[in-house]
Amino acid sequence: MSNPLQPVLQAQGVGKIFQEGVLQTPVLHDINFSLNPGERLAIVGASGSGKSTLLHLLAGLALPSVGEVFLQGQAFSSLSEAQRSKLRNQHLGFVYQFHYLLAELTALENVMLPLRIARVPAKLAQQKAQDLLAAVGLAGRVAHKPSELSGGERQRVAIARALITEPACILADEPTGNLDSKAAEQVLSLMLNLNEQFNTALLVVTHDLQLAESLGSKIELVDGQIQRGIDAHA
Ligand SMILES: Nc1ncnc2c1ncn2[C@@H]1O[C@H](COP(=O)(O)OP(=O)(O)OP(=O)(O)O)[C@@H](O)[C@H]1O
Repeated sequence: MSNPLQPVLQAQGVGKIFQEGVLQTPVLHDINFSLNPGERLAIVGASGSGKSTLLHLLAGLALPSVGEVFLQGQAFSSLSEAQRSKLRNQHLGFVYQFHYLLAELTALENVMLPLRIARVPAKLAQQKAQDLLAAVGLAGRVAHKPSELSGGERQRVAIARALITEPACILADEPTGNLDSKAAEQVLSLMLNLNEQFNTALLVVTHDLQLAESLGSKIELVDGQIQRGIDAHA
């Protein structure tokens, strides 16, 4: 659930310098943007431009060297690691290039898992998982294991799993990177539909400029800095 007056995710003056011994590697510099409830944003950039590092910071998996990341108005740096992880689990859903579904579980069980971990009663979790699998067009595949699904279907299960906790925002890292063009198109249009249906903000890191364009808003990272363009969000 989100407060309509507050950005879901906000980066303020974010910089990251990796330090190994005396060696300093500056990777991100003065990143500023915010993502409001239900908004969509692509982050594009060449290999090594800092996209994955930024995604880590936005998820609170690491802290910036300077600046601050806010999730639902809370500054990650003000929280303990356990509190950061609780905040992340509450408000963010993740979709990766590889689906990370558990091979021995059915589609339904995979989608239910985040709720079972959160100790939601099985019956309720099952109902929600069934509804979400129907919403991603897989009502007829609930009993299939990942090996019995196509690449596109597996990614749709992963999207359903990311949505089951009703996150305010989905962070997706090359969500169509492993798919052929037809499956990639289906997964993209599904994500756009779900973004509208559930008002879930959507932030996608990608190399794919066509995918980025279809999100309607993008920022480009060049050597760790936001390249300001006409549709820059910052
Ligand atoms: N732990 C680390 N220590 C030192 N340098 C790092 C570390 N992690 C990343 N880097 C450097 O930071 C830069 C940005 O890396 P990052 O993985 O964020 O790029 P990216 O845009 O996601 O690239 P790709 O598209 O290839 O995944 C790279 O030059 C990388 O070598």
